[in-house]
Parts: sequence; structure tokens; C-alpha cells
Amino acid sequence: MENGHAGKHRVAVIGSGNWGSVASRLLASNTAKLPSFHDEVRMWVFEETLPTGEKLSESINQAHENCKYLPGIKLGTNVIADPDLESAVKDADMLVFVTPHQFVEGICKKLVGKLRPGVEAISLIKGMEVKMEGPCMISKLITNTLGINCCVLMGANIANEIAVEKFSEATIGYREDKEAANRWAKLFTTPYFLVAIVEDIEGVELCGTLKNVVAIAAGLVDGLDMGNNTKAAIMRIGLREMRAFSKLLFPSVRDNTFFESCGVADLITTCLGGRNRRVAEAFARNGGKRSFDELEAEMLHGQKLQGVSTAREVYEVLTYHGWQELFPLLSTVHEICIGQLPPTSIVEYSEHTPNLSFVGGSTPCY
Ligand SMILES: NC(=O)c1ccc[n+]([C@@H]2O[C@H](COP(=O)([O-])OP(=O)(O)OC[C@H]3O[C@@H](n4cnc5c(N)ncnc54)[C@H](O)[C@@H]3O)[C@@H](O)[C@H]2O)c1
Ligand SMILES: O=P(O)(O)OC[C@H](O)CO
Repeated sequence: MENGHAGKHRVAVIGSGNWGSVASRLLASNTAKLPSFHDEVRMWVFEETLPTGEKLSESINQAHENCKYLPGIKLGTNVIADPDLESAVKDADMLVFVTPHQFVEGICKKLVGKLRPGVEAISLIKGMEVKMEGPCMISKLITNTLGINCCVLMGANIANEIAVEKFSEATIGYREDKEAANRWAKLFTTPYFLVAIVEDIEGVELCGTLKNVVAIAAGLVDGLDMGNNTKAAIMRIGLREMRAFSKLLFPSVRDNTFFESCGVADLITTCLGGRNRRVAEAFARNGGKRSFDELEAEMLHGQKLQGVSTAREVYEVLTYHGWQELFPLLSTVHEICIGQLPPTSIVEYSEHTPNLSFVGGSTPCY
């Protein structure tokens, strides 16, 4: 990879929410130490005005802290907030995408023709888009729009825990270019953040995407006070549907990927401590009478859920293929989110759960 900066790579982070800020902090701690990287990490900020009247980007650069999305944590003096997307990426040869998935397509369109030649990307975004042609993973959207290689990094990574350097693992998914994956792993690895690489980009990205739908289901059972056994059942059925759905979309997806941090570990941490779970619990406690949008705004103060929109996107794919009955958990979550079913339905479908063992097994049924 040619970087044109006297051998040093320049990193830019596109996104400055909760995980975007933590990822910038982690990367900046490494770029300051590693000789093959330029110290500065430029972080694109979707600009907003704080209640004090100050601009968020100015506040970050003054206090070295993102007081809205990661209060109380110093990011490092080498994290530079930049509200101008074009200027944030102009010198970078390593781009980290970490915005809520619903914004990435618009961002990519703005970046067309603005990147340095040979730039590489990684997506930390958990989500997908559904197009006329079918589902499109975010890494593919980045590659298709910008014509650049894009790996993914997913895992059991609740940002607030990584912000205070509690031990976590993560998984980088790549397609063919192992050297690029290793470069990203070097940039992300710290003693408290251990990264493995896996040649299964779709498997890794679908794990990170689909677990958010299962987390909504886990939150619903918490809100219904169903207890740990029910939640464990939801997680087991959810994992099984995640694997089956992934393999139907991409037969190359590997079973082993579900045993990496991006798979079972992320599913567990999200169903125990994530935002999707928390808001879904409140939704069930309110008997489904207050919408997810309303609860998200009230509880997350600008942070975004990915599970509700992902449930809708997955449902579109299931409906298109006539697969709803094969994926009762994934389908039911969407039907509850849009108010078509009550929250209690989350445990009512399970007796009809079909046998999904055919997917990737010896008895294909279609
Ligand atoms: N927070 C976590 O613990 C965590 C961990 C792993 C992965 N992720 C994933 O990372 C991605 C980003 O999440 P996050 O936690 O950094 O964000 P967030 O939910 O904390 O913050 C929302 C972000 O969206 C920005 N935004 C609002 N409107 C926008 C617009 N119109 N255009 C562009 N940006 C806009 C806000 O400025 C803010 O930076 C998501 O896909 C999420 O699933 C999050
Ligand atoms: O808080 P959530 O539900 O968006 O989940 C955060 C991360 O994806 C956990 O790995």
C-alpha cells in the first residue's frame, strides 16, 4: 500500500458518536506510539450546536472530550475534530467508517472523487441497506460507491467499557486481502483490545448486524420480566436464525465465525448491556404504547438504535423470499416494533419454531 507520507499512514475516522469517539481515542493512542502511522487522527464530526451555544467540534478540540456522546473521557490531544467531511479525509489513506448505518450512503456519495488514490477503509458500522437488487452490506456499499477495499471490525464492544480500557476482543472480517486486514489489526490492537482476523467478511458483518435485532427481543423479554431462562432461549434461537439467515444470503459464511467475538460474544454482551436491549425493555414496560423513536430520543440523547431499522430491513428480505415462517424471531421483532403485534408475542411464536438445521447441513429443503 502506497501512502505518500514518507512511509507513515494517516488515519481519519468518519463518525464521532459513542463508538466513533471511543474508536478515535483507541486509534490515537496507537498512532502516537506506532512509527508507521502519523500521530494525528482526524475525526469527522456531524456538526451540532450544544446547549451552551458552542459547536460540538470546537468543544471537542478545546476540551479533548466529546461532551455529548462520550462525556468524562479524554480522547487524546492528537484526535482532531473536523466538521468538514472533505477536509477530514483529504490526507488520509486509512479511513474508519463508524456512523449509524442509515447515514453512511449519503456520506459516501459526498466522498466520491474526494479521496486519495489507494485509500483503504474499514467499517465498524453494524447494519445493512436493502436495495431493489437485494440486501447490501455496508462494507459493500462503501466499496461500490467509492471503489475502495473495505474490511469490517465487529465484536463484543460496548463502547463505554472500551473507553475505560476494560478488556475486550474484536473480529476483523476481510475478503482476500490479508495484508490489509493485518494492517488494520495492528492499528486497532492494544493490550485491552485484542483483534483476530477472519476471511469471512459477510459472516462477520452479518453477525454484527443481526445481533441488534436479537437484542431487541432480549430487551422485550426483560421488559416482560420473563427471567433468565427465557432470555437465554431468545439468544439461542436468535443465534440460530442469525446463522441460517447469513448462510442463505451468503453460502460462503463460515460456522466458525459465529464462535468469534463478532458472533456469540457480541450477541451476549448486547443482550445484557446494549442500548437496543435497554430501549426495547422500556418499550415492553410501556406495553408498546410509546414508539421506539420516542423512547430513543428520550433515553439516548442523540445516540441511535440500529436494531429497529435492521429488523425492518431483514423483514423486507424475508418477505421478498417468502422466508418469514423460517425466521419467526427475526420476523416477530419487526412486527412488534411496528405495533402489528404486542410485545408479549415475542415468546408466543417459539412453539412453532422451525428446524433450521438444514442450512449448511446435509438436508437442504429449498
Ligand atoms: N456505541 C457502541 O457501543 C457501539 C459499539 C460497536 C458498534 N457500534 C456501531 O457503531 C455505529 C455508530 O454508532 P455510535 O455509537 O458511534 O453512534 P451514536 O449512536 O452514539 O451517535 C449517533 C451519531 O450519529 C450522528 N448523526 C446524527 N445525525 C446524522 C446525520 N444526519 N448524518 C450523519 N451523522 C449523523 C451524531 O452526530 C452521532 O455522532 C453503529 O452502527 C453502531 O451499531 C456501536
Ligand atoms: O448498544 P448497542 O445495542 O447499540 O450495542 C453496542 C455494541 O454493538 C455492542 O457490541
